[in-house]
Order: sequence, then structure tokens, then C-alpha cells
Amino acid sequence: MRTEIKICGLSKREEIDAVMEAGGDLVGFVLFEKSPRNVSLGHAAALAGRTCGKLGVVPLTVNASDELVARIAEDLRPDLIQLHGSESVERVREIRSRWNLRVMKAIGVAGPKDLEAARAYAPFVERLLLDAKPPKDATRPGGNGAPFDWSLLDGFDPGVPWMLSGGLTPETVTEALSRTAASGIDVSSGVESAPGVKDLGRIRSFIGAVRDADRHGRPLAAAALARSLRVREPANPTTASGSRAA
Ligand SMILES: O=C(O)c1ccccc1N[C@@H]1O[C@H](COP(=O)(O)O)[C@@H](O)[C@H]1O
Repeated sequence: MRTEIKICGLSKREEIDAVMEAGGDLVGFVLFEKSPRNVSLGHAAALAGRTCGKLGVVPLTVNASDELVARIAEDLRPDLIQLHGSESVERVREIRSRWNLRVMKAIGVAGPKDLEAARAYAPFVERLLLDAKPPKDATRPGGNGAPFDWSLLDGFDPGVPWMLSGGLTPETVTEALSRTAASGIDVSSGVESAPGVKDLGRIRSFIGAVRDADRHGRPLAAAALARSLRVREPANPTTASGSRAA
């Protein structure tokens, strides 16, 4: 199986090139002023152009206003919008239907109740993103380089693809992939030399470690994928013309 890789908080063209060359899938642009990775929408649109459609573009927002969501939809035409604030299920549904956007909802995880909360969003999103719950005095709800207890994720199967994030690094990602069934993985701080300063070598190492894990097999993730495909398979398969298959 191929793990989906998102590298978040990019601000330079050479970072996009590094993700593309190393075999990443998604690039994230932070549209949140309190983050050291904040970029303007115009700059994000220029960087998105650099992907030439070879990487998925994911703007990250925190409780975005209608105006910002509308501008993102219009100027960026993203592959997914990452909602990393306290957006309610109703707000997620509105963003999806009113602006026709595909949504990745981030949930801060510190205990089983947070996973219950995550499940409530599952029918209305294209991805869930599980991140560490931020400390009370944090200035931002994510991008804090903090991991959480992955054993909470044992048996977590929300019925929608989900990404793991929170304090991942090139050194820890292999273990994260062996211990969880995440279909994707997201990183920001762990591929930086200082807050907001991406390190191209660490980006390459991170993506390389994920692709190595893919090559060696990820039993938990493969089993989860097989289960979800069985759920989608019709009970009485028919041919394309509608008659019962032989
Ligand atoms: O990266 C940020 O600055 C950020 C700001 C506000 C919300 C989320 C943010 N980043 C996301 O947080 C997780 C974990 O990041 P890290 O690897 O622990 O630094 C990741 O999904 C980023 O997309």
C-alpha cells in the first residue's frame, strides 16, 4: 500500500520541488497569521502553480471566515482544505456544500473522547487528520511538534481515510507507520531546522522513510484498507448492464 504523504507549512519553490522529487503527495500552505509558517493567499497560489498539478494543494485554515474560504475556493482551487480549528460538524458541512470544497478536518487527540468526536465528522469529510491536542497556553492549535499516544489509535477505523500528525520526524515516522493503520502522514516541525524554516534534507529523509516502510509492508494499514474495500463492495454484484454477474 502507498501511504499518502503531506508536507505542511511550505513557503519556497525549492521546497515544493523537493517534495515532488522525493515522492510526496500533498503540500500544505498555512493561512493563519499566528503561525511562523503563515503565507499570504497570493503567495500560496504562486506556490500551488509550481506543483504543475503533480502534488495536491492543501491550504490550512483555523476557524476561517466565509470571506477567506470563498477566496481560497476561487484563487487556489485546492484539492483539500484543512480545517484545523474548532469548526463544528455543521460548519464543515457548510464549507463542503457552499463552496464545493473537499475537506480534511483536524482533531486534537489526548484521549478516547477525542476519537469519538473525530468519528462524528467522518461522514462529512474526505479525510480526518489526527494531531496532538495543543497545550493550554499554545498560540496555535497545531504545528507544535508534539506527538500523542499512538496506542489510543488501536482499532480506530472511522470509515474514511485518515492522516496521522503531531511531532513526527524522519527518525520516528517508521515506528508510527508500523504501529498505526493511518492511510496518510502529515508533518511540519519535524522537517524544519527552526520554526518556519524547512530543511530540504529532512524533507527528503522523511519521505524516503515513509516510502521504505511502504516497500516493507504495513500490515495494520493494509488490513484496514482491505476492510474498507469490503464494506464498499456490493452484497450482490451486478454487471455494468445491471444483470447479475456469473
Ligand atoms: O504548522 C502550523 O504552524 C500550524 C498552525 C496552526 C494549525 C496547524 C498547524 N500545523 C499542522 O499541525 C500538524 C502537526 O504539525 P507538527 O508536525 O507537529 O509541527 C500538521 O498537521 C500541520 O499541518
